[in-house]
Amino acid sequence: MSRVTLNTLRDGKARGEAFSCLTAYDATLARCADAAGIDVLLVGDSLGMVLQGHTSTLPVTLEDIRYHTTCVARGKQRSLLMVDLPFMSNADIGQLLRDAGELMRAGAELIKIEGEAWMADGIRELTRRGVPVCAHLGLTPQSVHQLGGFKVQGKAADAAQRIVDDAQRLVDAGAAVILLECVPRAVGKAVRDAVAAPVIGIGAGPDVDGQILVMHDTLGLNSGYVPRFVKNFLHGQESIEAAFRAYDEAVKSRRFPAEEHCF
Ligand SMILES: Nc1nc(=O)c2c([nH]1)NC[C@@H]1CN(c3ccc(C(=O)N[C@@H](CCC(=O)O)C(=O)O)cc3)CN21
Ligand SMILES: CC(C)C(=O)C(=O)O
Ligand SMILES: [Mg+2]
Repeated sequence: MSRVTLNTLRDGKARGEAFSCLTAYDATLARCADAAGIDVLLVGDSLGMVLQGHTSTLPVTLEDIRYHTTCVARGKQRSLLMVDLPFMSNADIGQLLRDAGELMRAGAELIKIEGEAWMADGIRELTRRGVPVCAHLGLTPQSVHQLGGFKVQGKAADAAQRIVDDAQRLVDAGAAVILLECVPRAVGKAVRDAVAAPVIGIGAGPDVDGQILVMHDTLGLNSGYVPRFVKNFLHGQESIEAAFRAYDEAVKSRRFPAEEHCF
């Protein structure tokens, strides 16, 4: 089976075919998700919450992300490997370039960065140097203390328009992919329609080009509270790989997300 590249995601968008993404942090589950047909694996800084037990992603270090990237890179074959830049790797352009370079050397194929229109310069410099970037907009968990919690973003008309404008600015600066987290369904659709780049959603409704979830959430592994956009795909399946296949099929057939998973 041929490897997933940015072109695969662009073709998906052009054809109106949704692609599937999951977080992964280790070689075994990366191999399993890859075998199940998941198109993109993300070494997310959510590892600070689901692996390390923190209440936010802020304590996660570049070394933590680098280590899990090497693990996932050894396990996967076909999937595209996207990796989160941790909190404060955007302190200045030099730090951004060095940290992204370290993650690319560890096996990353696409670097995801939280940040609004002001990240345009950093995204331009990375893109010039051959590093493809995914810009993460909407609910950006590294700003949780500024946002006052993990809350839906872009509910007011001006906030929704700002997300669309920021996505356009960042794609103009070179962002190859946009990721939208926890926004009303209409904002997901507006961004998908506004930019040529593929748009991945989590809690952004069905009208985007790809879907992503935290792997643990698809296996029903939660610590009590379950966000609205989450679904347990292990339910009724006899293995973890079958659960990942069920998720992949639900995304590609656009049966997931359903109405109850949307804001
Ligand atoms: N297990 C896990 N799943 C995730 O999706 C995830 C993480 N961890 N850690 C990093 C961030 C944090 N995320 C979160 C966490 C909570 C909500 C949440 O509770 N959302 C409310 C919205 C409430 C409101 O705006 O009023 C919801 O009802 O879904 C959303 C995203 C997404 N990411
Ligand atoms: C939830 C996804 C989008 C993420 O950024 C992460 O897992 O860290
Ligand atoms: Mg993240």
